[in-house]
Amino acid sequence: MSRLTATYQLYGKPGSFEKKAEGIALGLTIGSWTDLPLLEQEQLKQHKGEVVSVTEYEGTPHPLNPGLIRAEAKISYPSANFSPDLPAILTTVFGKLSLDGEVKLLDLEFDDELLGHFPGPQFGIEGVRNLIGVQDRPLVMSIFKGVIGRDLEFLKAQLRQQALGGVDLVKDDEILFDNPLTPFEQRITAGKSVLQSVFEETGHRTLYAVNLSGRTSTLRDKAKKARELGADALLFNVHAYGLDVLQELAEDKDIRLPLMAHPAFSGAFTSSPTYGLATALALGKLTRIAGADFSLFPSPYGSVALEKSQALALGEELVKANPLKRSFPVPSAGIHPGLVPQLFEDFGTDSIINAGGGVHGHPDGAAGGGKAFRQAIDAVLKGQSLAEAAKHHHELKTALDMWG
Ligand SMILES: CSCCC(=O)C(=O)COP(=O)(O)O
Ligand SMILES: [Mg+2]
Repeated sequence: MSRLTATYQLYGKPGSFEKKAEGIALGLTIGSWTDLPLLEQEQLKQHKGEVVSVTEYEGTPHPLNPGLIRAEAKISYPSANFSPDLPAILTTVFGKLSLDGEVKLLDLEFDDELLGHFPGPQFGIEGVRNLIGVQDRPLVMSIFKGVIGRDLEFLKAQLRQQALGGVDLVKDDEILFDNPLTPFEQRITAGKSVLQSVFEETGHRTLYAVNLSGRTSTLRDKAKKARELGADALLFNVHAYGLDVLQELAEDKDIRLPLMAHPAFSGAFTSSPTYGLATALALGKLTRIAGADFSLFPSPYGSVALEKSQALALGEELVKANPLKRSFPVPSAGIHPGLVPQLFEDFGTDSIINAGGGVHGHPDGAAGGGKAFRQAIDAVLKGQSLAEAAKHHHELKTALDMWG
């Protein structure tokens, strides 16, 4: 019988956790157990949650209450208790429980039968690489910046500069929504013509991820229209909408565009050390299961930093072997060319180096910023230090002088 296993972080007094875990396992499934007549116990057995393990960690005091220690409890739930969709699953394993004191959901282990109900990425790392035609290095993405209140001409000029720098992808900033100055459909058509003209001039192809925004009921039609107009990819603020909305987009055969999950809003339910979901689960495993081809997350070194072990665990969830395609890890925020060797070391070749300020803030403009990133990547691939490469590349030297 298919089961789903949840791992919870709990705080409490040593020796108190078995009872607490048993209460969760029963409370989230059949309720009381021993009070039931034997016949009913037999009938309901297949729906009962089971405590798989409880591990206490001595020497891990609660951040504010040193009398309490940390423990992890694994509880398995029969898949027969829920329909195979994320709203039902999350409500089962962490519905009311998420409101019931300091409990954090660290992980969910899906067996292959349950995983088979989810689409995962439709393109994945290999599919996106094939669209871009780059196989052997991290991709480079830049972000439109300062475009709110600006018109289409401003956007086109900024896109052109970014593409001239040799970046592989440009994405909308997540705070740019459909608006009269730069409407969604016109961003797509204008973006296409700019990128085509840069391709004709330079032979370099850049893809543009446009922000799919608006009311949930409009998203499917907007996404289909985007495809008809020749959009390359869709940026999506998945955690503001909910993972099931991403899944709907990924499963729609008439949309079939790479989906880029932005982490906006996720800090509201991942950042606390004692409440919410682990970042690796929310932005890693579940975002991949629901169908993101790319997942953006705060890098461990930038301006909105995520603790390093969490960022690495998140990256691993996106690429580890399972029946689903792999999603691109996109560690982001405060990224500049001097961080490229560290990004390589931490996230490997199958990742995306993504920067806004680190591209546009370059003294030679966005084109110079993009070039500096590409030069830094080439240096790492050649086994050269950035300082050595900067002797031969003016844009990289300028970036290192500026950001270190
Ligand atoms: C917090 S990860 C999202 C990255 C992002 O959307 C962004 O705008 C980063 O911009 P930056 O100038 O910090 O590269
Ligand atoms: Mg942004």
